[in-house]
Amino acid sequence: MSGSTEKTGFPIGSRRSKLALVQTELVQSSLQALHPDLSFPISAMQTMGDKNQIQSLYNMGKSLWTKELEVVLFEGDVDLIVHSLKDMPTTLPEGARLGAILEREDPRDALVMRAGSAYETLDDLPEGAIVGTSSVRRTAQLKRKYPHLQFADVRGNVLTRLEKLDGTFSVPPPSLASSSESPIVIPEYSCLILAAAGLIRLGLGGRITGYLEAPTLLHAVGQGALGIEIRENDEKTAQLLAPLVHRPTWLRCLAERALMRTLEGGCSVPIGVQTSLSPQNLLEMHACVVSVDGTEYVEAKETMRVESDEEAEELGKLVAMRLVEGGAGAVLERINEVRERHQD
Ligand SMILES: NCc1[nH]cc(CCC(=O)O)c1CC(=O)O
Repeated sequence: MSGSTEKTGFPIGSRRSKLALVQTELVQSSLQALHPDLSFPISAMQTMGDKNQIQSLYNMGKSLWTKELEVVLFEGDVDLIVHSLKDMPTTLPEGARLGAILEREDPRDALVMRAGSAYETLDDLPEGAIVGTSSVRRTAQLKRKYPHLQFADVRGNVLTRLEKLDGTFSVPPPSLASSSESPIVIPEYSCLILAAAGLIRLGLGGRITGYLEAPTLLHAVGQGALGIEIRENDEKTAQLLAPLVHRPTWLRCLAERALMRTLEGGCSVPIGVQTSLSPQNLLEMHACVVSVDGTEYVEAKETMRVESDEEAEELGKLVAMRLVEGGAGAVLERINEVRERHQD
């Protein structure tokens, strides 16, 4: 190109939810501090996943959260997309890559009791109490330990879910609801299970009643980390992002994503994981696969010395192999059959 002016604007694509915007603003301000002469305007979009609140999340691929944003990335309207890494498919479309993974927030799942509740832990809840979560991973693992509790879907973004929990979520008055439809019934949730990271980033850490972790509940692959997607060949943006990469988080998350990719190719199935990286580069991974009803459970734990991306991915593949040896293949196959039957 003959133009003498170098590109100075690097638009960032984001989903439109409050959490997505908070996370995108975090990346924006870090980039702005690193590169004061450049600008990073935010371009927010509603995605299919945000619009489709009806179909069970269980049956939808993860690309629902990312596809529309990838279109604008490939068209050059934005140069980077900020995602919750957890919502990114483990295999990105051709022409896209992970440009950075930022330092992880607390990756654990959190218990949030209804406001004013006298209960403090899941163990305190009486028989039949309703736990709100739409995640099969959470439901399957918790059913195993708490067979006397009920699990009910709760949809919407984090703020909407909290309103549904506390009973302040407003439903349309009968005059607006179509008469042919049955009335909307909102279950009386005793508590929710949400990612701690989302609550903390929204400034709602105060709502966390307790944290759940192994052996009760292993978190989702990539939970708590932000992933930045860029065009495969965009070296310029990759360079701008390089200082944001948090190496320990990067290695842990590459391992977690390799685990998931090896086991099933990217959809939301009940795979739980927990990783830690020691200062001596010993990467430990604990992972599980659970049947949807919580009755079948396979787990594995491995540690490897990890210096490179490839070695981190090797650990993920090794743990996946151990899980399959332990019978995870059959559990996942049955889950996939159910999903196909439900998909239309
Ligand atoms: N699928 C929704 C989603 N995607 C990312 C987060 C929270 C932030 C994170 O895990 O990084 C959440 C909400 C939740 O699971 O409670």
